[in-house]
Amino acid sequence: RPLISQQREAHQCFTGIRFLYAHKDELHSLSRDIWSNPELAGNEKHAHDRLVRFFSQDQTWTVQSHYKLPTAFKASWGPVSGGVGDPVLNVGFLCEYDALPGIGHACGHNLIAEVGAAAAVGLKAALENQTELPVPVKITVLGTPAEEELGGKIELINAGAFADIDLVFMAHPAQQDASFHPCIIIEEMLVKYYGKASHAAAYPWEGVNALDAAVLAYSNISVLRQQLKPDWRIHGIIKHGGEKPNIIPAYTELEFYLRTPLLKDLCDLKAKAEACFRAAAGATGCQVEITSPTPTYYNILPNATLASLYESNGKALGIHFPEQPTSFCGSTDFGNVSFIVPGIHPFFYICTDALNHTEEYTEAAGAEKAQLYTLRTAKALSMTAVDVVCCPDLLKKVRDDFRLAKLKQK
Ligand SMILES: NCCCC[C@H](NC(=O)CCCN)C(=O)O
Repeated sequence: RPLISQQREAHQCFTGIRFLYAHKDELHSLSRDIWSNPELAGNEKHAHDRLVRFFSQDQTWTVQSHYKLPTAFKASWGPVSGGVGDPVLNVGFLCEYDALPGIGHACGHNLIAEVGAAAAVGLKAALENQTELPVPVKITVLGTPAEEELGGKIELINAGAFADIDLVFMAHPAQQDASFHPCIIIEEMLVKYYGKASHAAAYPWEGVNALDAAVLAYSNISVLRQQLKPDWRIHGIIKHGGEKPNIIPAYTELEFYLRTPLLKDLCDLKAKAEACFRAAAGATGCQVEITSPTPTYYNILPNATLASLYESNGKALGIHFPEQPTSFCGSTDFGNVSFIVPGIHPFFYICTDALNHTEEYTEAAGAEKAQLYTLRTAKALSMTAVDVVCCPDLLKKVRDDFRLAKLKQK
């Protein structure tokens, strides 16, 4: 790129970073408030209202509360600059804010909300007053509820919320920084066994024991696990196991998560798991019902250009990226977004060795010391967005990577 445009970008990045530094307390209070009021998937009323207030206080944002879903929102700014009639480049940032049952913000989604909001206001600070951007730029923040359950982003995709977004950014707390780490496909299976109640001491021979079916199913899956590929996962719980020891359980319910890196492997795993569940029904004489109550979350598609820009910007801010990240990964509904819009979902360290989905991680996600890392991540995302909006060649490369990554999946 010509030196003059590099200097201009550096200046814009600096303006965005200075803005975030000046607003760090307000941004921390945003995530701390969400952390102090943990809400389960689909019920994030407090977080929704808090984020809507955050954007509404600056009247240059157009804010839509309850956007397409009861606890989703949309905040948009712009377009600015570019030529009259040029197609607008709409840069999206995503905020998640749901918590886990019993352990609060043990996955740090309060920090995802902060990163998304901070990166968006940082980019706005960098772009406002710009008159010479190569294309008109708009910023859209989507509040995407229910990542831990239900798949809020998938519902938003189906409702058309991503239709006009060109690029999408978010980041997730983890044990290490990584510009990309594969998140795998997940499908949920709900298994219900129907038996027949009876007095467990007086007439056990009259009963059909649905708990026995659940226990056999759990054991069948544990045996199956020995023969699965190393990167496949299947794990579950017994959600309902009966009412009282002296009543032969007439109904039990299990919930299992099935995960594989590739869609075709998921079909194999589903068939094997289903055989385990049906065998348990056959052995006990129960009826079985198997459903997939939520949509499948896809793997995340990589975007090499965005990842490399994010790493250069992150390194300039002091982020260390291990050569071979071994960090946590699970599954995310961002995977489905990555198939329709080019984007990145880096992971970031939050100054703890604790693991996600533990009480220790909940503690860390609310701590002051996570802030340096959270805001640094937001700055790296803003800078990456500045790079792409200022340089049409980079935008083209990002789009080419997106198309290539999709082709490789076929
Ligand atoms: N319907 C179940 C979805 C579980 C999603 C959950 N997500 C996370 O932990 C965030 C990980 C980000 N990659 C999971 O168990 O993977």
